[in-house]
This record gives sequence, structure tokens and C-alpha cells, in this order.
Amino acid sequence: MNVLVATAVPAERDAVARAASGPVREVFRPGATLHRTPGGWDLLAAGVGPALAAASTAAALTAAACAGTPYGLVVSAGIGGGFAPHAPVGSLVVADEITAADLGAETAEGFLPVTELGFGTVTHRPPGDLVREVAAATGARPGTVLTVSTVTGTAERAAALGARHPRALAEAMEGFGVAEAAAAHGVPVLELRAVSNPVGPRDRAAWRIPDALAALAEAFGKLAPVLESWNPHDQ
Ligand SMILES: O=C(O)c1cccc(C(=O)CC[C@H]2O[C@@H](n3cnc4c(=O)[nH]cnc43)[C@H](O)[C@@H]2O)c1
Repeated sequence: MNVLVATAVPAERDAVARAASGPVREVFRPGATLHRTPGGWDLLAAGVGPALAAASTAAALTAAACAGTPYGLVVSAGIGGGFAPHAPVGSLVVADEITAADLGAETAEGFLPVTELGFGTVTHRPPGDLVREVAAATGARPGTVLTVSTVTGTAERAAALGARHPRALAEAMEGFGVAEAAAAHGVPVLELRAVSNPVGPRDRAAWRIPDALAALAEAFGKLAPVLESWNPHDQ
């Protein structure tokens, strides 16, 4: 099964590549430069934020489908913020729900997601059996991963998101965009985040990006047998 791993930035892509069995090979596709591992995973630094991540992922999915080599799975992977206390810095989170946290309307009564306005989607659900296998293999905690366009920077915002999404374990900026592109191609999606910082008051000193990238690389080193044995048609 062909697997596409979409990260935001090259540092995350290269962390995933460190889990590969050998050097990657650059593959150029319209709108997407892929790093192909010896095991056949295509790694894409899709860009920061849901819009660019969706556009880059869609370009890679379309190029593969037109080449007759469609992907069987898309993985949104990278660092993310963790909601205390269940997702501490250095832990791993695998999404059983990928939810857009700020796609909707602000009203006098509070935030309304687009689904309550009568249109759109705010949540994508990865295959449950795959989420369970990934959690067992990597130690990742399964829960909701929120996609935001604005990084949370206050305790009040973190509390509001936690109240609205009580199963939220992590926050990042690309998962929902990657999931929308995957859904448009009928391809299942997964999101795996290594927690680099707590979601809450802005404190760059609290960031542990190198540790999170190391955790991401270690997790992908454990994922290969899971993804190789997983069959999307066993759903
Ligand atoms: O400047 C800040 O205060 C700040 C705080 C958190 C994150 C950022 C980013 O620019 C993150 C961009 C990048 O990393 C992912 N990420 C990591 N931690 C978080 C987070 O707490 N909330 C949202 N995204 C996060 C994200 O997916 C982006 O790719 C700046």
C-alpha cells in the first residue's frame, strides 16, 4: 500500500525520514516534491496551516492517482501542542477524531461550527482499527486532535477549547486540511502528533521541539509493520 506522510515543515519530514531503512530519493510531482523512502513511503513537507497543507496534499494525491499509483493512506504527522494533563510534552497523540476547531461563526451566544450553520464538515474520523494498532505500537494516546489557524496563546482560550472538545488531547495546524484532501480522494487518513509544548499561555521557553521531533522519529520507526499489515478493505 502506498503511504503519503504529510508534515508541515522539512524538519518534521526529515524526522520521519530518520525512521526509514535508508536514504530517501527526491521525486518531483506537479505542486509537490516528495521524499520517497526505501520502504515506499512518500514524505511531503506540505506547509504550515490547514489551507497550504490541504493544497499540497491534494496535489500529491492527484498526481499519484493520475499516475495510476494512488495512495492507500495519508498520514498527517508532526509536532503539536498538548492539552494538560493527558498529553504532556514529549508524549504522542494519535487522532481518533480530526476536528477543525475554528471553522464556523462567532455569535453573541458563542462559537457555532459550520455544521450548525447547515453546511460543511468539521470532523474526520480515521479508521478505528488502525488507530488502535498505532496506539498499541507507539504508545500514542488516542483522542481528538484539533486543527486551528491561530495557535492558542492564553489559558482562557485553552479552557474554552477544552470545554468545547472534552476529548481534545492535542492542537496543531494541518490535520484537518490534510484530512479534507484525503476525503476528496476517498483515502483514509491518520494524524500522529508528538507534543512539543503545552496548549495555553504563550511561552516559547517551554517548547521542546528537538525532543518532540525525536519522539516522532521513534514513533515512525514502530509504525512500519503496522502500516504494512493494515488493509483498508478490512473495514
Ligand atoms: O509563537 C508562538 O507562541 C507559537 C506557539 C505554538 C506554536 C507556534 C507555531 O508557529 C507552530 C507552528 C507549527 O507547529 C505545530 N504546532 C506546535 N505546537 C502547536 C500548538 O500549540 N498549537 C498549534 N500548532 C502547533 C503546528 O502544526 C504548526 O505546523 C507558535
